[in-house]
Amino acid sequence: MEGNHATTQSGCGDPDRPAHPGGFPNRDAGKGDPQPAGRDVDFPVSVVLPAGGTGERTGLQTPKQFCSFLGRPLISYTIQAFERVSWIQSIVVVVARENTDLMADIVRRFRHRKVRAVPGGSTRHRSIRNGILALGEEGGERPAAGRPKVVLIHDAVRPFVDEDFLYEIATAAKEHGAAGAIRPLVSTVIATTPEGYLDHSLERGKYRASEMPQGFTYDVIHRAYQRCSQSDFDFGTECLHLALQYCGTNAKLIQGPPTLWKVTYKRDLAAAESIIKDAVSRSACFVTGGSARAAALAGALQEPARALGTTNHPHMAPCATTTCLSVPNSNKTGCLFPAWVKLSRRGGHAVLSGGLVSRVCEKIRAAWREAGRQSACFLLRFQELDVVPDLTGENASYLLKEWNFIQFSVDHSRPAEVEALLAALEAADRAPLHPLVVIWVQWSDSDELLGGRAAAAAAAAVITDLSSAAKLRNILLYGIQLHQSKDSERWERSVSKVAEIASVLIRERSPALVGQLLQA
Ligand SMILES: Nc1ccn([C@@H]2O[C@H](COP(=O)(O)OP(=O)(O)OP(=O)(O)O)[C@@H](O)[C@H]2O)c(=O)n1
Ligand SMILES: O=P(O)(O)OC[C@@H](O)[C@@H](O)[C@@H](O)CO
Repeated sequence: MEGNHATTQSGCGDPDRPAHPGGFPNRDAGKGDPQPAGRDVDFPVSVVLPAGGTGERTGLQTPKQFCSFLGRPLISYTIQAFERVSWIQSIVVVVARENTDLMADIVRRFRHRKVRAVPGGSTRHRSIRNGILALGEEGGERPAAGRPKVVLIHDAVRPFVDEDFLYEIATAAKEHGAAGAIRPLVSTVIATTPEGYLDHSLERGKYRASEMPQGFTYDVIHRAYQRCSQSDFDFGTECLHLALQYCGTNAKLIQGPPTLWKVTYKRDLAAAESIIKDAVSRSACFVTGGSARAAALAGALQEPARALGTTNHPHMAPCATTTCLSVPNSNKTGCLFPAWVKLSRRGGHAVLSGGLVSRVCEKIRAAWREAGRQSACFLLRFQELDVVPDLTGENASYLLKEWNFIQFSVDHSRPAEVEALLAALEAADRAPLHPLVVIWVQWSDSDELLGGRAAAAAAAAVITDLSSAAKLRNILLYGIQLHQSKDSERWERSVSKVAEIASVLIRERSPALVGQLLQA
């Protein structure tokens, strides 16, 4: 997590280009969310994101909404969570005047659309009021025409909000005039005497914590802010109360998921960073270059992944998602294994020839589902490792949805394959939204480094040059050298090391290791 300062990022592509909602990334990032079936929102909905605070409780100089994770400010994740929702028509972000330029830079760098910034106020209620008034002016000469039917209000420092819950709040607000998210209380609420003693405690079961998002019909929330008092503006913390107090509107309360929590203290920033890092570490695309050796490595990687998965690595776990398959020498495990796949057994593992791997995975994925997931096979998600021979044809879709790539090369002196991958990723133009990871696995078939020190120096120079250029485009290039040892135990250890190194590089995205050639 870094403090965010207004910087412009050159080479971030055409700012008018439709932004890939990189948002709170997942494997499908890069595609606008089509309105899910059965979710019919036939009324205009707009959003107000209060972001005008200073974040004093974090103890940091940078207001928490502008603290960055993986090079992207927290507020950008929240905006993306709303931009991905097709039935939301506009977003007003309310920021302190001194942060207006910073917010404009964030909108540009991360290609936010639907969003505009308005000045905040001295308190949260004043900031929200400014946002509501701004929505009322969207219609220009015909203000009423531009007004939304429903306004969602959501703290900009609550980035983990999903469309399903937004839909519940928006539709409940339209029906009832107001709706709000609630969560069970974790601590008991007590009242104190002026002398600091216990006066009384509330029966915790009868109370709930009021969270965000909240929703209101435009008329209700607009009227509430017209009628509320200066004391409300100065000390109030609850919009639902204003709707009840000044409009007689009883908000519908809906229990939300535990992900609605607000970033308040410094520890919350660390928690948010960990969740965001997890989200970009869940998957990787292993590009074999059509090499059978690479397919063998991909297939062999699932053993160490199994080990990592059982040690509860946050982003590796056994799962039903078919990715790689290990068929030990004798098929004792009664593996669910389609008879049509021709296997050649070598080195204790079934080796699937290069081009077959992805088709095999698809078939096994289908068979796995049909069999109701009953199998002795251990089908592991090596971060949902997808194994493809190249990134052409239908495999090119990975360029628009994957954040991590492992390029296998047999001859490290010829960087053409990894250069082609870097060029394709640059053309896909998603890196400004999230740092992409490319791990170049250089395979050599000798226990001794091929060609000795001179070759080692040459290999190091190649990756240093490539990684420097890639870093300018927010692509983090790392290298792993893998020696195919004839000693099977040594080979097993090397493969385990590749799995471990790749997992750490993908999860941590450390700038310090960019351009390094690590030895597996
Ligand atoms: N004058 C203010 C104060 C707060 N907020 C926003 O309201 C949300 C929730 O408020 P809070 O968590 O209290 O944020 P801060 O006021 O920044 O935090 P602190 O009280 O620690 O200073 C935040 O997104 C914050 O930016 C705002 O828009 N205008
Ligand atoms: O008091 P804070 O500014 O930290 O929080 C503001 C809101 O998030 C908080 O009042 C919720 O309970 C919603 O009403």
